[in-house]
Amino acid sequence: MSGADIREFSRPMTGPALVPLIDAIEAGEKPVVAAIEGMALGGGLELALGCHYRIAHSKAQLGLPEVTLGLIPAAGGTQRLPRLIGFPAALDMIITGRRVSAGDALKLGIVDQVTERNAGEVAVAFARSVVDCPLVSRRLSTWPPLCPADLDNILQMALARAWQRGRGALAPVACVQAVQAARLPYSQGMQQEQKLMSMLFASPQARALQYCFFSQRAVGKWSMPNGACWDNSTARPIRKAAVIGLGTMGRGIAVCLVLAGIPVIAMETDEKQLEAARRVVMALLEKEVQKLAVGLHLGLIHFTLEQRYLREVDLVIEAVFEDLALKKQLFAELSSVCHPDTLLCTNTSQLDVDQLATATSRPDLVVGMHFFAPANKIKLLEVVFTSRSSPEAVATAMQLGKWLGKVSVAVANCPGFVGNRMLRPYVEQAGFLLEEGATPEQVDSALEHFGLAMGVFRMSDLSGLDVGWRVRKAAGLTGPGVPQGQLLQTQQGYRYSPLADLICQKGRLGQKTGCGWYLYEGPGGHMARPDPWVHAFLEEYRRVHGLQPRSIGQQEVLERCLFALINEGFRVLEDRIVMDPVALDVIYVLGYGWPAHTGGPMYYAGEVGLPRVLGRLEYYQRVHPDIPHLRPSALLRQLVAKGSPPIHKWMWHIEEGSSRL
Ligand SMILES: CC/C=C\CC(=O)SCCNC(=O)CCNC(=O)[C@H](O)C(C)(C)COP(=O)(O)OP(=O)(O)OC[C@H]1O[C@@H](n2cnc3c(N)ncnc32)[C@H](O)[C@@H]1OP(=O)(O)O
Repeated sequence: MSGADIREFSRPMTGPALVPLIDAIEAGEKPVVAAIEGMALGGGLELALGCHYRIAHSKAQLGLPEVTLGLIPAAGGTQRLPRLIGFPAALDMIITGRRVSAGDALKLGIVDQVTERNAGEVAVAFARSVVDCPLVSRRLSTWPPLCPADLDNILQMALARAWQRGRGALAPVACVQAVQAARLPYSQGMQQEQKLMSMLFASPQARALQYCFFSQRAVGKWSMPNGACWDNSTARPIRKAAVIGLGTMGRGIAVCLVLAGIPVIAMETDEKQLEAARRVVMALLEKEVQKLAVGLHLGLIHFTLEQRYLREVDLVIEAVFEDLALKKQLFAELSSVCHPDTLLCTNTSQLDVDQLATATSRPDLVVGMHFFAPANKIKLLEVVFTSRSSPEAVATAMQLGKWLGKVSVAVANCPGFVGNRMLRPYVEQAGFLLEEGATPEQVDSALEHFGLAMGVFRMSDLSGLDVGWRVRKAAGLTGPGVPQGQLLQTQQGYRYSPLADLICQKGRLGQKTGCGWYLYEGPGGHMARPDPWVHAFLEEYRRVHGLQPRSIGQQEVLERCLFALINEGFRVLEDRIVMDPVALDVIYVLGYGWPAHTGGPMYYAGEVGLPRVLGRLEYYQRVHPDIPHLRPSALLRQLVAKGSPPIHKWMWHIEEGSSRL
């Protein structure tokens, strides 16, 4: 039982109340044995905890995932589980919402027996064997709480962790508070559980998280502007794949494929790089084997320098250096080396997939598979289709993403695809705010206080300032041959901030060099500290350009950065790069650390109010007429004019024929 029907949460609950039902089962004189076959999640597990015994099939999974929906377990789970398995293990399961295997549930004491047979039949036999046993010791609500001596410390640490990791989410904190009440008599603890659930149930955060739950499933029902979609396109089987280019991304992708049980040809052109990759990939796989306690056939991966092994693969993912000429040359070679039906995929994060398709004799079999670093951890996959990508190729890449445990989002090819395209105005505004008087830590603090996993400057230092620098050079925005503006920098007629370029020219590339926008303990360091050199550099830059610094508040930082990103999201919809705004929210929550408890950028815009987003963009555009990204998009204006329809109706208001595809 996967728990309550989440769709019911947006309307009055029907059916018998769960709590008295579970209490009645527990109080009954007849032994009740729970048989857990597949999933016992949320209310499903709480129901099982009210039973006197629990039998689970070896493949069953158990958990209390309510926190992922902005809720807490509210059918006694926060009171019975700590009594059964102790506070530390109960806190971990309830705060994280993670599922445990039947084997782990047995070790924890959640279930009494695990079977390879039909759990129902075993449960019946078990019930017969205990029919004369007293039940008094099997009623968890009557158990005294197992309070360890350091329970106060355990709870304080759990609360601190919930605040810190939750980044503003209420539910994790409420989970700790509910479990904390398990040290009280059961009836009092239940009152606290119900009080906390009442506070959360109708909260905006719970609605936003439940929106995220359904959005991440909705994107699996993908469609393309030409009418191809998930239920009229057939994916091909992938019996063997290849990864070409075994840098950080290639290694992560290879690990994903092996963990999914797909044989992999891992190819490099450089012997040393190949050996280094072999060591890293095998170490990562060994670690996964231990963590997942799964049998993994490490022989699934074959490392090689030879292209001849590519003849037998169904799909290639290239992850070579981010250079268009190099990738085009490789795609041309693959056209002749690989079987004519082999799909050719690119992991590029920025480059034009159409140009790569043109370099091959099979443009219909070329799609982007944009993984996010670290590829074996981040759940998001952007599947980028060109105007010539066949529906079968898109369906195959989307299906492969699902097999790899990713949430795949189908997006049309355009500069930056979706995530990085929306990121550009966000990063641009942050640079302008530095010119106008802010420091990197002031901007990052505002963004992280909002709930983003990492502020824009800490994120740039982590990924390396040279990544963006290379992109700007390729776009002709900077570089030795590009004339620099005298006053406020302008490029291609619009305001342009050269600050990041100047920082790079000083060799300050971020964590990898020990300094960037912040100072670190050394090259490769992670502890970002405000850098007096950066402050002096900004002061000198403003003086040279005659910029009068001003105090910039958190609200302006958020509006300038987030609304510019949201505005670009509306332009992505206008261009029909995706066919549903939920795709943008899924991309940002899963791939860019956007706080899930706000739903994602587009959902958040609806919560803030589209008229307010429009009004603030109009204000900032009046103040900064030389920044096109602040000009409100036509769709945003259209939606406000139509009375701000709900997000699932936005695409109805896009002018027909406005698609760029
Ligand atoms: C007063 C509150 C009382 C009790 C509290 C609760 O019980 S809260 C709910 C707790 N349960 C969950 O959070 C489980 C949510 N579901 C999942 O984690 C996964 O669906 C699951 C069960 C692990 C299965 O995963 P799988 O990848 O196999 O399927 P998928 O997630 O794609 O789901 C398939 C379709 O089922 C829909 N769905 C799944 N669970 C629920 C649910 N609890 N309520 C409503 N709908 C659910 C899901 O949306 C998919 O629908 P589709 O139309 O096919 O996209």
